[in-house]
Amino acid sequence: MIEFNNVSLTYPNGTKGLKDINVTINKGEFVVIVGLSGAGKSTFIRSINRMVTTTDGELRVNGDNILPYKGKKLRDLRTNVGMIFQHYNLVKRSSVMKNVIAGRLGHTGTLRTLLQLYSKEDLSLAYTSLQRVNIAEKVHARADELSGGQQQRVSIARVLTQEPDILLADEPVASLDPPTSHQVMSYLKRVNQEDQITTIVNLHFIDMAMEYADRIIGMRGGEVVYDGPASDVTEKTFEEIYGRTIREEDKVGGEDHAS
Ligand SMILES: Nc1ncnc2c1ncn2[C@@H]1O[C@H](COP(=O)(O)OP(=O)(O)OP(=O)(O)O)[C@@H](O)[C@H]1O
Repeated sequence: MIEFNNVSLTYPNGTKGLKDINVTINKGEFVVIVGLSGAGKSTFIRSINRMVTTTDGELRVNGDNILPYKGKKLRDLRTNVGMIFQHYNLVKRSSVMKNVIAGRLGHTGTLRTLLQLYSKEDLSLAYTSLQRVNIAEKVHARADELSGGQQQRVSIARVLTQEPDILLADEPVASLDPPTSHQVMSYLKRVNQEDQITTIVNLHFIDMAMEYADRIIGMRGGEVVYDGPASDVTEKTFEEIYGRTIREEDKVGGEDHAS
């Protein structure tokens, strides 16, 4: 469970990234965060694994206030909270297997990691994770030989190998074409349902948000301006979240635009 209690974040230059957020996200939910550029979506997501540190209020992950975390506690948090990025963040010159087994870093001792002494169980988990996103045949390929969609699937396999409770995805499909975006979102949704991993995704496109989310949180100017089931959301809701009328380019994630 993730609990934001009166959470705010002011960046060192005075910009308010988050303003008095009160949100609880329960285990196993699939939440999509929407809002225009600069609304605070990345700041919200990145506060949960302390890539940014909130400046007011209390932020609890599985009951524990994470704001004072340092050292081992912080490393354990980041093992428990996996992250997927827009640009995949793979080590490009390394093999797919090396990238995916890196998901075990938080579980394996430093010396074993340095010597690359992974257990049979870890290697098997990495391979099974690749199979789950249907890319095991690329296990020996170099990461930079893969397409964007394939690289994002490898990054999902890396997170699965990490065995987290929570998965954060910051614009995971922003660099992909619509059909590939749907494929990546479908894998995220399947993993969420099969493993009950709480999943929080930032998305730009309305159609995509409505298709995959259980719950939509709308942000504007660092505030949560909408929070409800995806089934209740209409185009009008998006207009309220965005504070303007919907444009064609806000919707381009849909199948209609696949060709
Ligand atoms: N490191 C930083 N220092 C100062 N201001 C920042 C920093 N990072 C983000 N901001 C500001 O905080 C606000 C929220 O940014 P954030 O990146 O969370 O928005 P976003 O909704 O994810 O937008 P985008 O989709 O463009 O990334 C914006 O005004 C942004 O300019």
